Amino acid sequence: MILEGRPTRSIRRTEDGKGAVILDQRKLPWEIKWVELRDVDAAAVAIREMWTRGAPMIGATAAYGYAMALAVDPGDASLAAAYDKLFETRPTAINLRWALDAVRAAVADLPESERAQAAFARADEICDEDAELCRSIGEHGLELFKQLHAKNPDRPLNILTHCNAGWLATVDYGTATAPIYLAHDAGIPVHVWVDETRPRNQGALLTAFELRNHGVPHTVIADNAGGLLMMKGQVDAVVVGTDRVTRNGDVCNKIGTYLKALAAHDNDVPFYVALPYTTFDPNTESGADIPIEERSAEELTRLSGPLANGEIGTVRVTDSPAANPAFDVTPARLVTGYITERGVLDRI
Ligand SMILES: CSC[C@@H](O)[C@@H](O)C(=O)COP(=O)(O)O
Repeated sequence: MILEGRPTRSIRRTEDGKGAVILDQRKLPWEIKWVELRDVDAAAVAIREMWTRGAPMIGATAAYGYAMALAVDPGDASLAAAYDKLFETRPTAINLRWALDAVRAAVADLPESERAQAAFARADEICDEDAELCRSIGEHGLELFKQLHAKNPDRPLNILTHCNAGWLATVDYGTATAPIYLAHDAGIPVHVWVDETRPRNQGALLTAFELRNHGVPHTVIADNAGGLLMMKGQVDAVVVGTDRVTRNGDVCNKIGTYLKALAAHDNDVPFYVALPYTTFDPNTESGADIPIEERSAEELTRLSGPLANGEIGTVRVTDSPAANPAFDVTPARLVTGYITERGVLDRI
């Protein structure tokens, strides 16, 4: 995807092949800063403190972190300890477990001397596959967008999205954004309503940044504006990403997604969830069983951005106690379809 100085993907190996390079998303869009992760602790910090985020990127970063741990100590104890260290970083996105399981399975039966190299190779594969999965999601979503646009061919196709499920959150293309990018590139006039996504503003900061870079027309809206826009017929479809979809089709995603699904349902606006198979959790029956991350109240009580002196800092919004559940669950009954690498599915 397009970003000056971005060498094609959101994560890659360092020049010497022993570490990984990611964008520090905490600084975006004010500062574009690539950082090198050189050991498992750095990878764990980057995931836990949200230097990087988004379900597939969490998985990809963890896979490289796991390989870095095995490069230092390839023994069985290290294999178990590094898994736990990375697994404990963030609880909700299932891609984390998927990626760690994939790397562990690739190396567990190998002699210790071969483990690190095999782990790096598996992490590379995970990244290649993620980019390919997202491209396929984009292609299937493109066909869907063509059908949606044909219903109102005289105006742009208006898509509403929540949080950031773009190329920053994946290795490339994004999940929810892949159909948007492919449609824009195919000449379909797409306009995106970008939920700001309080409290951390991933929509206003990250999704808007991506769309600007790609030249996709978009408008940032307050999270509470979507219902009115849907009621006025100004939204053709809602498309979101997800951190985990359970066996019954429930969708866990950034807090506020459920309210969008309710508003979409009430206004006959189709509500789509874009995901690769790595975000499907067949071992969890329903959304009620997903651990929901409770994030720091400071995300809510402080806003961050450039201050008058040009430095990136925070300002207070309230001094009252605040609660900050980071994700919610949209019941499967509110989902019109799942845009996957296998096609657009009515049920998962
Ligand atoms: C393809 S990314 C899908 C989700 O991970 C994304 O929409 C989301 O909810 C991320 O939440 P975040 O708190 O920024 O990690």
